[in-house]
This record gives sequence, C-alpha cells and structure tokens, in this order.
Amino acid sequence: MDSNIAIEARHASKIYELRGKQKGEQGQKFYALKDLNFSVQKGEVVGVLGTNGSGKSTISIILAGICDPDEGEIKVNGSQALIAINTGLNQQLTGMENIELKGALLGLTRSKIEKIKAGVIEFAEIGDFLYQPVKTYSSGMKSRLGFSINLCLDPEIMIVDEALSVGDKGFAQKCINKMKELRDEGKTIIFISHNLKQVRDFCDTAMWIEGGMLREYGDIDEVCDRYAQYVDYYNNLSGKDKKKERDRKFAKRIIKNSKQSFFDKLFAALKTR
Ligand SMILES: Nc1ncnc2c1ncn2[C@@H]1O[C@H](COP(=O)(O)OP(=O)(O)OP(=O)(O)O)[C@@H](O)[C@H]1O
Repeated sequence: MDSNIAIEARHASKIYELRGKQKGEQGQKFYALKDLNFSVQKGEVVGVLGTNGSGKSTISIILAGICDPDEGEIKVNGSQALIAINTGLNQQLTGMENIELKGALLGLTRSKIEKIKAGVIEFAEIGDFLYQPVKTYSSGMKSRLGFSINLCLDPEIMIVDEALSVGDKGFAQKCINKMKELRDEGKTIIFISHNLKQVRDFCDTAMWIEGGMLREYGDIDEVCDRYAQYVDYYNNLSGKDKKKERDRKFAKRIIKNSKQSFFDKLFAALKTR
C-alpha cells in the first residue's frame, strides 16, 4: 500500500446472518457492507454519513480491527483507536483498572500506562469516580472515560463513532477542540456522526454509506448537501413509500439462497431422518 494512504478498502463486504422470524426458521444472510472500494489519505479527516442501519458502525469495528470483512479486504496503515459509546470498557472494573487492562492488552510499558492515567485524570474531569466501577457511571461519564483513554493512547488513526452524542455540550466541544488539534498535527480521523453541522465544520471529506454500499465519497460540502437532500426526501415520504424505500434497500443486501444452500438444506434434512 502507498505510504501516503492510511486506509484502503478493496471489494470489502461484511455479511451477517439474520434470525428467522419464527423459532427454528432459517434466517437470511445479508450484506451489512457490500463491495466497498475507497482509499483514505494519511492526515485526512473523513466524516461518515448514512441513515440508521446503513453500516457505519460496522465499518468502524472493521477499521478498529475488532472483526474482518467476509469478502475483500480493508488494510489499515497505522495504530488505531475506536471511540464509541459503550465500547471497550469493562463495566466491573474501575476507570483506573480499565486503563491498566487496556495498557496490558496493548503491551504498554508501566511508564506509558502512568502517563495515560495522568492524561485521563486531566482530560476526563470525573474526579474520584475514576476509582469506582464503570457500571456505576452515567453514559456521559463513560463517554468521558472512553474518549480520554483513547485520546491518551495517541493513535495514528482515530475512529470516533457517535461518541460525542451522549456527553454534555461542554465536553463535546472540548473533544472537538482536541480533535482539531490532532487534525492540525496530521492525524487521520474517521468521524461518524448524525450531526451534519459538526461533520461539515470538522471534516475535509465525507463518505456516505447507504444500505451497506458506498454512495458517495468526496468534497465535504457537496456530499453533505446531497445527503441532506436525501434525508429530507426520505422524511417527506408517506409511511407506505418509506416502507417501499426500506424494502428496496434491504432487497439489494440479501444473499439469495444458492443451489449449494438448497443441497445443504436437503443434506441436513436427510441427516435428521
Ligand atoms: N451482529 C450483528 N448481527 C446481525 N446484524 C447486524 C449485526 N450488527 C449489525 N447488524 C446489522 O447491520 C446493519 C448495519 O448496522 P450498523 O450498526 O453498522 O449501522 P449504522 O449505520 O451504524 O446505524 P446507526 O446510525 O443506527 O447507528 C444493520 O442492518 C444492523 O441491524
């Protein structure tokens, strides 16, 4: 991969199996992401847009190395950290113990772990709650802790998935200001948000994912304008037309049963006789 590129997706797809509607009924397989092709330059700040269920969080967990695509590939060139609501924190452990755990999992030195603790005490501003189990935190406090830990890890690629939507306005602004500093230092940032104003204000480019497919990727204002038009169009549809639109998108993602799976079913049926 070219050394100026931070992320490269080639024909990348993620497939999930849905449960059947009835108990025991075979579910369908469907593409949460389908045939994604894109490259993110090092130092680029990309806003990821898409209506609910379009596949944004699925991209974020692949980029963070939590799972792999089922088809194609996504290469990530650099250390990465995912900041998302309720991700990566052990609820039973205290804030401080979570830092120890993360440090141990990443194989960090003691002095680096101590540095992260000091950074979190300063940035998260949750005081002595850092010594309480995370399960006792409010969602805003969890967001403060998660954001601060990942920030202090100083990753080359930061993936922020709706993490600012739960905290209070003051903390969200503090995070945005910090991310602006990181942007100016040349970090690559993937910013997933439903807040179009924040995306326009903060990002260089936008990636619009709809129904698991890459619909547009390019200039921030152009993509945001067309996405906003689509959201208006969708919201103004009647209930019946909304359902049609959802069904149309869903149909494109379903993997039709192949002959192979017919024989699989037959074989399974014979085996149970
Ligand atoms: N573990 C899973 N098993 C089955 N389906 C899943 C799983 N995780 C996600 N999905 C489905 O994959 C699709 C994409 O989900 P994803 O969470 O990536 O969407 P999103 O764009 O982040 O949505 P939102 O804006 O609502 O957060 C959705 O249809 C979702 O139901």
